[in-house]
Amino acid sequence: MTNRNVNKTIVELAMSISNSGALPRAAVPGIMALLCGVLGLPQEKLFLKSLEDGSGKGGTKVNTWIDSMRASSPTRVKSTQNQDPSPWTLYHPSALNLFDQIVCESKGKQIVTFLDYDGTLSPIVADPDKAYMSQKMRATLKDIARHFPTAIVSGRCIDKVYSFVRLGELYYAGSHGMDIKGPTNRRSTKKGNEAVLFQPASEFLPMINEVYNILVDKTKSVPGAKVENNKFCLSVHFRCVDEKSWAPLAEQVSLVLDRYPKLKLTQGRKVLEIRPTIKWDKGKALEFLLESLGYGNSDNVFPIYIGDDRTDEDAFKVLRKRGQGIGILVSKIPKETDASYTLQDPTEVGQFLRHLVEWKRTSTQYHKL
Ligand SMILES: O=P(O)(O)OC[C@H]1O[C@H](O[C@H]2O[C@H](CO)[C@@H](O)[C@H](O)[C@H]2O)[C@H](O)[C@@H](O)[C@@H]1O
Repeated sequence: MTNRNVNKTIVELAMSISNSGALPRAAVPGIMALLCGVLGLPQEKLFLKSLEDGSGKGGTKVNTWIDSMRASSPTRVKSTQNQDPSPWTLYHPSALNLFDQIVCESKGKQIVTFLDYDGTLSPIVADPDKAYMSQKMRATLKDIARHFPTAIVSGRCIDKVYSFVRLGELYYAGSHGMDIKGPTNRRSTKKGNEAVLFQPASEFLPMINEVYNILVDKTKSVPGAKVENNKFCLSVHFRCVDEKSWAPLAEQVSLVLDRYPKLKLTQGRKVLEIRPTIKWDKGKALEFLLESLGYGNSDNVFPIYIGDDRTDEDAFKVLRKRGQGIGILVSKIPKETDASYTLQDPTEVGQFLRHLVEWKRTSTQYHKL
């Protein structure tokens, strides 16, 4: 029997334990992780994914999106909070609990921090225009940027994410990395476009605007639906739409996209994202920024990437492949991920970043003595 087949049996076993009512469905990934651990097997991501988003059940593309959006709904998140910690956390331990181990790994290397915005630096809220970051988080970011090169990597357009963060000393990779700018408050940099580093999808701008107008028109009859223009990509928000209307809304978006083969759909937290089919994502943006900072081929760098979304997985994968630094997933629930560590929510992200600042201050003082 191959590992894959054994893994399949494990999934079925875990599902039947759950279906028997002995354990809740939320415990299934935990049971799988436990069985894999006992048998000394790697956890097969494919099956974790199939449990999480329903893609293993042979449903249509639209059904898969809808199932996945349901799985990440806040009510389900709450219902798993009071249960015992699952063995999932053994594979993806808390970055706060293992802080000493992380900084020890980084010893002698330049830490570079990459931070997603929504769900990482600011809590998820119903209105995307009101996803404000706390003053405490802003102060923390200011401190972090004083000690380490720091980039915000977001699905939002740069202008929007900048309006929330308001720190000129950071790098910004907006539109899922398709719009990269350097710090604007360097003495050598004048105001405006001088700081633009890379825009690999600029030729798609007219098409994105065209599709934005069509989607705004097609979705205006769906109460709660919102289309956000993120410059090189678009977001169609489902969060405030009645669940009964999710399928027709997703179908509508899919129909529009059928006419634009150069655009593709990806999925975030209660959002469908439309972007160019070019091979560029947050992982490529991370590599581009490391290169720009002079760490393209360096062994002396320790990137730390923190994010909560599926789109952040591209960056986690890059770090795994490079064998450098660490990925930290922000999540309260078990998810398929290439990140090594976890933090529960933006509050814990803030704590982790403040620990980093404190550790850096203390170790610098120690070296001065
Ligand atoms: O890469 P990110 O910075 O995480 O951006 C991803 C999307 O984030 C925003 O949507 C999400 O947050 C909203 C505010 O909390 C929430 O209402 C929405 O349901 C989430 O999906 C943003 O509005 C999108 O444009 C980004 O693509």
